[in-house]
Amino acid sequence: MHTLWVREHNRIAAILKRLNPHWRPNQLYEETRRIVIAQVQHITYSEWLPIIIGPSLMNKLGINVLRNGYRNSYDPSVDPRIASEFSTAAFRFGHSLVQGIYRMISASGRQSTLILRNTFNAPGILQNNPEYVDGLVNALTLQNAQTLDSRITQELSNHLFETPSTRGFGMDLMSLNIQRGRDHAISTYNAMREVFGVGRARTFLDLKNTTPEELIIRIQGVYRSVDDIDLWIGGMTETSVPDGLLGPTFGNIVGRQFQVAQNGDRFFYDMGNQAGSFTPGKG
Ligand code: HEM
Repeated sequence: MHTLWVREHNRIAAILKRLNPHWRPNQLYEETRRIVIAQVQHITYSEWLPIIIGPSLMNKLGINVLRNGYRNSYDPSVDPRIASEFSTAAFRFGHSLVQGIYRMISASGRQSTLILRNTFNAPGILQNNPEYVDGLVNALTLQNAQTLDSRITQELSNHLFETPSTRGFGMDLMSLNIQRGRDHAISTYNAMREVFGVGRARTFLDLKNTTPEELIIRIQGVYRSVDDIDLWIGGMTETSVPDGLLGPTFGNIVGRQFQVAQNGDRFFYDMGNQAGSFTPGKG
């Protein structure tokens, strides 16, 4: 992804340089950077977030993309910092989407297969194969992500950071996520249910409004109390909301983070009345 955006940066910089031959390198860089940030923000809020948390939650949070005009929601008292519950649990939902095997198609049409475990700590693959980035981007665009559910590919649950010297064994990202949540002493799943109005569960059965019964039984098999459920586990076992991929608890944690990221950022690309706001001609 980083390579993709560096290439986009260079594409825009070339256009701006043609239009503004008098600009110094620093101005060219800063103006290009601002446009690329706007592109990332626009794609994130207009195409990606609606799929992840659903348009109705976005509406409720007031973070849907405007069809025209400016957003005037900048509030200097908003704290845009990342919540631990977001980084250490909710936003890791992406681990369930990761594919284990990629069908690479290079720019010249050459096909090959990439197995995720072979890529860990192996930057040489990229260095030695000029077709690698294009092949991977094609794979990622042509191939579906895995379903968002309570499972993740074995490449991440058994073979994470595997190298030839570890002889077929790697780490388990699910366990790392659980352990990291405990290291950071983040809120429990039940506490987060209460915060976001999903309803504090008094018994395991109370999870029925969000979680399939067969998963409740499995959860009950490993936790003594409903108050012990790790946020990562509780969030990943919730059923998706009708118009999004995440369940209500993770959806709200993710939605709220993107809400403060927008309202706490006076440079957000469609924020109006700010010194750096885009003019209509640029927007
Ligand atoms: C091949 C794909 C991926 C691999 C190998 C991977 C691996 C990892 C690893 C090893 C960690 C650190 C775990 C720890 O020790 O706590 C991590 C953290 C994290 N991952 Fe992933 N991940 C992948 C894809 C994703 C995706 C698709 C998302 C979200 C859409 C995601 C979101 C996160 C987040 C939010 C963190 C915590 C970052 C932080 O707090 O600094 N990851 N990932």
